[in-house]
Amino acid sequence: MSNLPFPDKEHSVMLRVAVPNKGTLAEKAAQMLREAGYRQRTDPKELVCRDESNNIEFFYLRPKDIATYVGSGDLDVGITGRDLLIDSGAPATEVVDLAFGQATFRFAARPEDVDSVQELGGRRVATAYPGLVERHLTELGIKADVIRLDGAVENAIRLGLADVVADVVETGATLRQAGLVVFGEPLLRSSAVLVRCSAAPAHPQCEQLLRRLHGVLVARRYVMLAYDVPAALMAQASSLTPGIESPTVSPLHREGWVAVQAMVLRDDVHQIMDELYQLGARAILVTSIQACRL
Ligand SMILES: Nc1ncnc2c1ncn2[C@@H]1O[C@H](COP(=O)(O)OP(=O)(O)OP(=O)(O)O)[C@@H](O)[C@H]1O
Ligand SMILES: O=P(O)(O)OC[C@H]1O[C@H](OP(=O)(O)OP(=O)(O)O)[C@H](O)[C@@H]1O
Ligand SMILES: [Mg+2]
Repeated sequence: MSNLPFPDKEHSVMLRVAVPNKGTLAEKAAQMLREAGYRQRTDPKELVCRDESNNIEFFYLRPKDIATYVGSGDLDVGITGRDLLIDSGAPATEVVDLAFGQATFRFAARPEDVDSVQELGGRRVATAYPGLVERHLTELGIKADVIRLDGAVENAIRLGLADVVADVVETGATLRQAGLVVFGEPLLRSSAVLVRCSAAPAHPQCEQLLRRLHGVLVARRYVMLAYDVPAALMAQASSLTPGIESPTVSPLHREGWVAVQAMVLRDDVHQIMDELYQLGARAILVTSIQACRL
């Protein structure tokens, strides 16, 4: 909070957002904010970036610290990993999954040594996420010795410091190189999330940020499909491309035909185009959505 004896008017209205300054989430978070129409820093050494025209201010912080700043109410919202949010134990709440930075959080060990969660009791577990791991072990009723490290935790087994690691796994390449194998269910499926303070009321500007981020998420997941189809086949075409609300159907100069526009999931678009063509649709075109408000 401000140390001034009375609230600084500008700061009381400007939305203050925490953004990862480095690491896996940093560039993708900045990219998403750019796509949402916000100004982002141009120099990676900048710690703050003010976007006056959008009444918003971005603070570049270590992703591990972001939930702490947001939970304390010193910043209004922030982008961090779900695993980091839980690890922090800060009173911050996930508002929306931002659909990047996906990873699982898993136990791993030498398979001949430990290969099930039941064998964790009394073992030494190295991790850079002790809060998350201790909470998980408590839930399972397992007493293990959690060793807090800052990174490269896979080496802890090779060097004899630990029997088990609990870490972020994306491709699994790091574990493979260390001769370690995951066991048990993932402790967590993580991804980048927007967080806000659990206790403080939402900042009035927050709604605009959320709407814009939601617009980016939709624009990334969907494409716009346009095609011409005989009007008599419209019911079948519509069931292939129901759109989000309903497809837009316009008359065509060619008698008995209509032009259709509908949003479809990017991942499904080629299958849908094949099926539309089979049905008799022609001039089937796909375009990207750059931004949207639904
Ligand atoms: N391949 C990955 N390696 C590490 N973290 C990842 C990966 N993929 C996604 N993440 C997520 O990124 C966040 C960790 O970011 P953080 O910047 O703290 O570590 P980092 O990307 O490993 O960077 P560094 O270790 O250099 O500080 C977590 O939420 C984690 O789930
Ligand atoms: O499953 P993978 O695709 O191999 O990715 C996961 C690995 O990447 C990260 O390490 P990083 O390189 O960030 O080093 P760190 O352990 O020092 O953070 C993470 O801590 C894992 O070790
Ligand atoms: Mg790392």
